[in-house]
Amino acid sequence: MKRLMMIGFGAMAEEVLKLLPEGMVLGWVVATERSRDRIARQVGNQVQVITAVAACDGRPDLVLECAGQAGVRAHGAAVLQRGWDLMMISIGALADRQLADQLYAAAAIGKARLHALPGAIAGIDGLAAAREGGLHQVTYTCRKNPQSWRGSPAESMIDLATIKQPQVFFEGTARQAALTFPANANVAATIALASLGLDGIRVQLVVDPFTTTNQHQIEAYGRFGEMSIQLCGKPLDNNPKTSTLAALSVVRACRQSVSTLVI
Ligand SMILES: NC(=O)C1=CN([C@@H]2O[C@H](COP(=O)(O)OP(=O)(O)OC[C@H]3O[C@@H](n4cnc5c(N)ncnc54)[C@H](OP(=O)(O)O)[C@@H]3O)[C@@H](O)[C@H]2O)C=CC1
Ligand SMILES: O=C([O-])CC(=O)C(=O)O
Repeated sequence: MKRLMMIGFGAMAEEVLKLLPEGMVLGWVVATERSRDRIARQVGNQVQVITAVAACDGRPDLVLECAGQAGVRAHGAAVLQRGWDLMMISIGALADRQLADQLYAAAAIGKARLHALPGAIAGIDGLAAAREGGLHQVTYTCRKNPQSWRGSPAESMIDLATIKQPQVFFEGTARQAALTFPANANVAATIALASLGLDGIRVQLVVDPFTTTNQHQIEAYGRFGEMSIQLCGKPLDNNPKTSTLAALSVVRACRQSVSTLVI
């Protein structure tokens, strides 16, 4: 039986736990101090709930981060230094150059690897393959309803309460998007890292009062040809900022770790 460590235990982690594949159990949760007791009650006494990786009483087979950029900053290096691979969902954390350098240095010390999960978008496999032949241009547009932008800096850029028509409220690089919208622009960072880099793709963020889904659109051109991907993802019930597919991408990582055929 493989034992999983989860860093963070919010809406996404709860969804992942419901769908954990056979052959894997939750062994550890790395939580914030404020949520520790609540999570301990939720997951039961077979699971060790800790606030620092150093307190872990064993060796996890898989470490998954579902904690946001703050969780990556707090615990990422400690995981990698121990020689444990880290599966990351908060890819936007890598837009912070200092943090990225710290993680790569820790990975070098531990001879561990960082895995960027595709999250809420599809097509990362094709995009990363296309990069090998040379890409000319990649653009990404993210469109969500006003509710999904609440609690983000969008609130100070646009009046979410009165919006009547779709409106672009941010245009810039993936790095700028990920640093400004840490809970909403991980997909931008993932697409960038799989293609032309964090400063090499154009990102548009749109608020759309008519959409009920989190929409992600990639346009890519290169020696391979052209790619256009549109994904309309249903948000999680417990967090409208997060698409259900992002949680399912974490479940897929768990399945890949227990399956003979990795797909
Ligand atoms: N790649 C992708 O496609 C996507 C990535 N994401 C990323 O996934 C993250 C999780 O999403 P979701 O579950 O919906 O978010 P939630 O806000 O529901 O949950 C985040 C959890 O992480 C915990 N946390 C925060 N800081 C730390 C820390 N330092 N140590 C341990 N735990 C911590 C929070 O604890 P507390 O409640 O105590 O603060 C909370 O339990 C998002 O923040 C985002 O970065 C989201 C959507 C798509
Ligand atoms: O879940 C989504 O739709 C995407 C998201 O929040 C992100 O890119 O961080």
